Amino acid sequence: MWEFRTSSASLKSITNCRLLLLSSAHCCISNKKHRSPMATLTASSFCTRSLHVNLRESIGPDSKATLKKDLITTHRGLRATNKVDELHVKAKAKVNGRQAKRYASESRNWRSSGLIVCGMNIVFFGTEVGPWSKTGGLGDVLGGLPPAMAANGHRVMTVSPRYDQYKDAWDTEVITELKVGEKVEKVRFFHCYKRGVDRVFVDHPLFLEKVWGKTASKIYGPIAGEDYKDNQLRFSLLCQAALEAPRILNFTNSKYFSGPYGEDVVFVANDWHTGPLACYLETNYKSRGIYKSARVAFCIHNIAYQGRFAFADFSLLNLPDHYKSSFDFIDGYDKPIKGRKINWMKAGILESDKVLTVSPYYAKELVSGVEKGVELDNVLRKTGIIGIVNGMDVQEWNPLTDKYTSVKYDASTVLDAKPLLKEALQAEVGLPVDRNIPVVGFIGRLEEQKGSDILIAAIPQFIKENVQIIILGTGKKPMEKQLEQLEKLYPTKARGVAKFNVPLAHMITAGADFILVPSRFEPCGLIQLHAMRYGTVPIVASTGGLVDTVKEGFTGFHMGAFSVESDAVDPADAIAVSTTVKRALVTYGTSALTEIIKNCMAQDLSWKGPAKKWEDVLLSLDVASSKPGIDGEEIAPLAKENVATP
Ligand SMILES: Nc1ncnc2c1ncn2[C@@H]1O[C@H](COP(=O)(O)OP(=O)(O)O[C@H]2O[C@H](CO)[C@@H](O)[C@H](O)[C@H]2O)[C@@H](O)[C@H]1O
Ligand SMILES: OC[C@H]1O[C@H](O[C@H]2[C@H](O)[C@@H](O)[C@@H](O[C@H]3[C@H](O)[C@@H](O)[C@@H](O)O[C@@H]3CO)O[C@@H]2CO)[C@H](O)[C@@H](O)[C@@H]1O
Repeated sequence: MWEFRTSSASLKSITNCRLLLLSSAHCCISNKKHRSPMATLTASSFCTRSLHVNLRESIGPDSKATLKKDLITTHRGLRATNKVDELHVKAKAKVNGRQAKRYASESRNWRSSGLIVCGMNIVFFGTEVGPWSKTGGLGDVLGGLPPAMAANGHRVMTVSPRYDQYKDAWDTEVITELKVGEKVEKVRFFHCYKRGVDRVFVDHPLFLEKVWGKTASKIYGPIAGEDYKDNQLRFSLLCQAALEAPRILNFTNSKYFSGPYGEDVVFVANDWHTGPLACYLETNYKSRGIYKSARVAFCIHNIAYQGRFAFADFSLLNLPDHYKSSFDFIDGYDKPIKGRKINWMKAGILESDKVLTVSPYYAKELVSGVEKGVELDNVLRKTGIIGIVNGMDVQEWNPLTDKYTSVKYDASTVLDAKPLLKEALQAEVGLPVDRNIPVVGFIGRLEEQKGSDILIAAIPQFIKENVQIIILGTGKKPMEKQLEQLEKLYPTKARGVAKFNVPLAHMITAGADFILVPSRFEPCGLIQLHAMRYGTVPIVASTGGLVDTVKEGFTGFHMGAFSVESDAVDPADAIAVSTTVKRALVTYGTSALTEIIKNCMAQDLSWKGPAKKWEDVLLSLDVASSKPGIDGEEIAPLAKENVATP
């Protein structure tokens, strides 16, 4: 077993109590002369969350007036943490006897008010966190759900790689050493505080030197479909760094919380890259009495990517042999080779305390059989899985304030705005500008999952109608080529743009009349949520979250479920696309479509509802001192453009 290194010099300025906690943490903090404020450990930071709660649970009536005043200035009245923490810390610290007594008695007064406190310490982590890093929906979720949880009174951190020199994230100068493969790697943490969330970025050449980019860049491999050979080391490092962050990083930005998050934490691991976290938690911490009450929730955003590797690669993880059985997997598919492997997602499912996915219907599909469960259906049937439908970021995707569109609108002005936005879109992609032609859009990663090949096969069957189609996507090279052919085949009717282009994604979402989502499978899907908020009517395959979020004839059109066999397009699926597109086109300009547009825009598609459901699930894990949240609004909706590379 390897050890973290503790730098004793760096601990000089820390109180005794803090020192105890840190030495048990086996962490290493850089010994820089010019430490950033974030890395400066203060006395108040040693107060653990359980102490906060004990203190807050019973505050005396005599202090109620003061309390009330303070509460108004704190987070929607439910966060008296700082005051109580401060008193408690002062009482504990080495102050002179009289002062200590005063602080202790003041803190006792604060204890007995019967105030209900709220909140959990939640650490979301994963390979993409929008807008800093995003190749698709994973980035959207880790961008949008954490602020919604923070708005409800939870203390929330995300941990993701630092793929670029994000200009809004500062060096904490906190360094830790982690055993990755055969080497000990130094990892640094960068940080910013946005929309009530501590955004932590793990800095290591395995991320920055490889990727050097913000979104749609080389996060997983040099090109789409090809993985970096050292991905296991990269993500092993990420898992271990995520476990260190809550204990060694000291944050002071929030009005409501300060100090490290401590050990009473729930980790939310996302997708296969985070599968081993629960194993590291047990091996490196819990077995030593650290993180005793911490729990792990594992969320599946896409079961198609499982992290299957050669069985011998288990040794790269530096985990005890008894975990081999959780990773052990007989691969039924022959690509690239059949046989015994390790499977990171399988370990994540088995070793975490709770398994979730991003819609209830997908949860059912995952346990329905080997096809939809992609050979992990049996494992999921054992552990159980909860589906919570995703929300969407209603700040980034707001037709009333969208910075990428020329006309702003809401439900009352949509019918006037759409023709203008459509003309702008047609001009942008070089199609004939004519507001009377219905426009169908598609946005997505070009993988078999998304069914862009089914759409391409269907186009000849409906393109003679009064219609234009615009497809935006990146991914597999042959699929990108198919897109680029469209203009040659249908110069006045179709355009394909093989780029990752956020402004164009917004223009299509606003300017198109219909959005097509012909997915073979779709865990949740955000495209149809964005579209509905913009009054753009979705035409969707009847799978996964598309079933949960789009209602036939009320908020969109369903095409039925497609074959998940992706080697070739099933002709029946192409027919289903073309007949449903024609069915939708018939409604164009009618009051029936106006009604559907109205229904789409009337929905609350924000993260608010899903965040409450997430809260219930995370609370059920019983992490010490966890409490329910409140019904809050997002704290500080901040500009998002601050994340560009220099
Ligand atoms: N070329 C391009 N240019 C600009 N933007 C582009 C783009 N291609 C895609 N995007 C953006 O990427 C996101 C795609 O999100 P989705 O949820 O629809 O799919 P994805 O399969 O990536 O996510 C997976 O995870 C999410 C989150 O859980 C699930 O909703 C989903 O079903 C699952 O497959 C959208 O924000 C979209 O605008
Ligand atoms: O947010 C978009 C998706 O991002 C993640 O998917 C990535 C996946 O986890 C990576 O492993 C990789 O997938 C490649 C796969 O490893 C490789 O064997 C081959 O099949 O090609 C795949 C595509 O390049 O990249 C995926 C992103 O493209 C996340 O796991 C998903 O949930 C998100 O939908």
